[in-house]
Amino acid sequence: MTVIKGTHLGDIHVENGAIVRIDPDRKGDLIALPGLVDLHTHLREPGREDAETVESGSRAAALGGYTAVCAMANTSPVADTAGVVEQVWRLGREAGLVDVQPVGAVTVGLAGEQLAELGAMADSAARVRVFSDDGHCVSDPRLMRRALEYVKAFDGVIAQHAEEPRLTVGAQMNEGEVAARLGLTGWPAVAEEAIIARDALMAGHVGARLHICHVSTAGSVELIRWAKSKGWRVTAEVTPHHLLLTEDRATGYDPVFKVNPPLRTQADVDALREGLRDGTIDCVATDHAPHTVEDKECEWAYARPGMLGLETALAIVVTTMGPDWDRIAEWMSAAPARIAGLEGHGHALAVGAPANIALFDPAVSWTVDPTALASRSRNTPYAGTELRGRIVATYLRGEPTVLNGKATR
Ligand SMILES: NC(=O)N[C@@H](CC(=O)O)C(=O)O
Ligand SMILES: [Zn+2]
Repeated sequence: MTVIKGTHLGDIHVENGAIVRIDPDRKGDLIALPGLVDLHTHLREPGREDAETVESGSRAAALGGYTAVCAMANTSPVADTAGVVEQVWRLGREAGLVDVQPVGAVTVGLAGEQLAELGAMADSAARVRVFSDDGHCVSDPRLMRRALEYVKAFDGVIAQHAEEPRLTVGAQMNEGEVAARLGLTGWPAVAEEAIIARDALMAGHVGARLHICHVSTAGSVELIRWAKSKGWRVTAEVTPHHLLLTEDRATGYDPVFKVNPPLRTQADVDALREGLRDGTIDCVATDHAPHTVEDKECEWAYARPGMLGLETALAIVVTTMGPDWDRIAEWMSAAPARIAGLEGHGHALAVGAPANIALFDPAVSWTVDPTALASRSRNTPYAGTELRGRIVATYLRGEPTVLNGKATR
């Protein structure tokens, strides 16, 4: 029997991996949330273990309050077979810090030419339900339609990185005035919005589930609102960085702010927050994208896009959306667990629920030191920034993975 003390719900009693009693007479100042679930994590193993491994990424996740992460398929080799997804799943079990749920690639080698064996990945030990070519868009509409039809049979979902590639050739940042001033090729909002409109129509036509990765523009929010009003099965995520940062960060040419889709304008940020608030956007996902110093700390044009997210996500969401704990539990745990079909995650903290718990101290301030993060990479956009609120403990099925702000393994 473990007793988790000092939470805003009261003392939480845990036995055999489940909550057996909550004592509401003993309330404290720590916020107890259901273990967070990330729909969009890049763990880089196999292939780029110099940037992140399943173990280092799992540790970063646990320190961020996560108990489950969906590991994206753009590894090397690509996670496009039952063999690779089972390997990632096994590595996650061995690390034992969070449940690692592999995402399967939609197309062989992410090449966008031929469907991968989605059924074999679904039937594998990894039980894949989310498929994505993330990093690349499934841009061929015929292939996208067939993928939607295929996963409908086992209630899978296609998570689309919405980017019409013919509109983003050579793109370096958001298309607009700032890009023009900096002399960088623009990534127009329409490249994202055109794919969302097309795929929403197709998901409606097929009757299958579509999920939109890292929504970044006001127009995308409008399109998703429209798709939902039609009753189509479309869900969407927004990243913490798109809820906070704008394209102005690019003016110093610091590649830590280079990301796909790019940081946009304040009007986009406002629309994304509003979309999350009114339920158009279902959840927050980190798009944790570790890159080595060699790949990131170079000239803007050569730097890989992507930024770290797992260890700072909750603090950024509290800062941008306010301390609305029930809604944060929905956006960062219940909704992503539902979308990914993850059993045992996303449950409200109540008697009988699995003891997947994140304990957050909203009062403590800390300064982000990239070299002190658990991630193997250091490409956080918040280096030197003071954040308010930090995870003090995380429990996976009753076992602590983080205690006193430190990983237990
Ligand atoms: N977001 C990024 O800028 N990069 C991601 C790929 C992706 O999520 O598109 C990566 O794998 O590095
Ligand atoms: Zn992506």
